[in-house]
Amino acid sequence: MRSALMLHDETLWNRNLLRATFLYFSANPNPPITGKMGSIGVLLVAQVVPYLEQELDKRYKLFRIWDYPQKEQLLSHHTSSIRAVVGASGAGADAELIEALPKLEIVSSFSVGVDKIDLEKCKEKGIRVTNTPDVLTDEVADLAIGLMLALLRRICECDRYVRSGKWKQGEYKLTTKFSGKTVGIIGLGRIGTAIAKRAEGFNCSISYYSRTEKRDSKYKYYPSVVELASNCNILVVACPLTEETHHIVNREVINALGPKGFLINIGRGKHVDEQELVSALLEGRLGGAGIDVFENEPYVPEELFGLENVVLLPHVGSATVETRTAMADLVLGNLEAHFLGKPLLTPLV
Ligand SMILES: O=CC(=O)O
Repeated sequence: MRSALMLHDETLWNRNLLRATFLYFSANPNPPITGKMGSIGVLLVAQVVPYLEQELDKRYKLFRIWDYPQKEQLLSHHTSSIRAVVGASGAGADAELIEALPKLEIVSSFSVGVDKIDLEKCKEKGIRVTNTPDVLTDEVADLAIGLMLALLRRICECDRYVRSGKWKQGEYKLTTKFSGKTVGIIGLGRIGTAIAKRAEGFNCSISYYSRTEKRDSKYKYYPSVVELASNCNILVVACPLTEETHHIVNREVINALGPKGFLINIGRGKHVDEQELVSALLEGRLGGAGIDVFENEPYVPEELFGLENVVLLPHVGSATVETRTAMADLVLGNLEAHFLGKPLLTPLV
């Protein structure tokens, strides 16, 4: 028979265990999955924030694609254990990779854009796809407004003017007012709408183009991008990249925007015909451009470097500590939900 003292000790021990578990889970809202999950192979195909890489490494059997310069080496040894691919805006899962991974169940992207994932192939093979919507909407919309202000008010150029000592030789030239301008948005989804709301705060009038008119939107709809460009001061690209939207900003659109018009691209480089953009800027057929994304990142047409009327950013739309951490948690949450047989947090396919 167990003594009362033993029972007391046991209760105390259980209580301490409970307390320790509670403290551990409060400190680690996303604790690593151990045991069975740890044997699941996850292939990381893009550079992500260190936090995400470390967590993936703790929870799963992580393969980093750059550790296998010979792809065959990775594929011939590990295809049977890889059940998930984690990508980002620059690299995802094309048909070739999907075909090479017979046990692939899920592609989870550390990005909202999924243009580097063969969605059709995933659908066909029953592979789930997740991305990171919503958590980055504010960040990207903030940056779009930042680009508009920087471009029209020449903030970066003014900064260079001060640093180079040119101010001592005279005032900087006058710039262009942003408040009250007409902003035309290509794609009135989550990010497009967030940009519109912010621009309204600057008394801008908003118009948009999308495949179909949004009946519940108060903004003016144009059924073609050329019409939108002809009727706005600032044209913003905020739609997903698909075959249909590839080079949606072409020579005709740029000419419609004209020498007093400004282009802002926070979508994808391939939305804009970059050669046409460069020629238009060099020839003075476009007023200016604020660009966060390029056709062949990280390579940027060098002709742009000498121009005053461009603001060039290195694809940083969602790049803050807060937002990238939230995106990482979504990737981890989606993988965990999938492997525990629970509903995905942000399912796309
Ligand atoms: O470009 C960034 C993203 O798609 O999240």
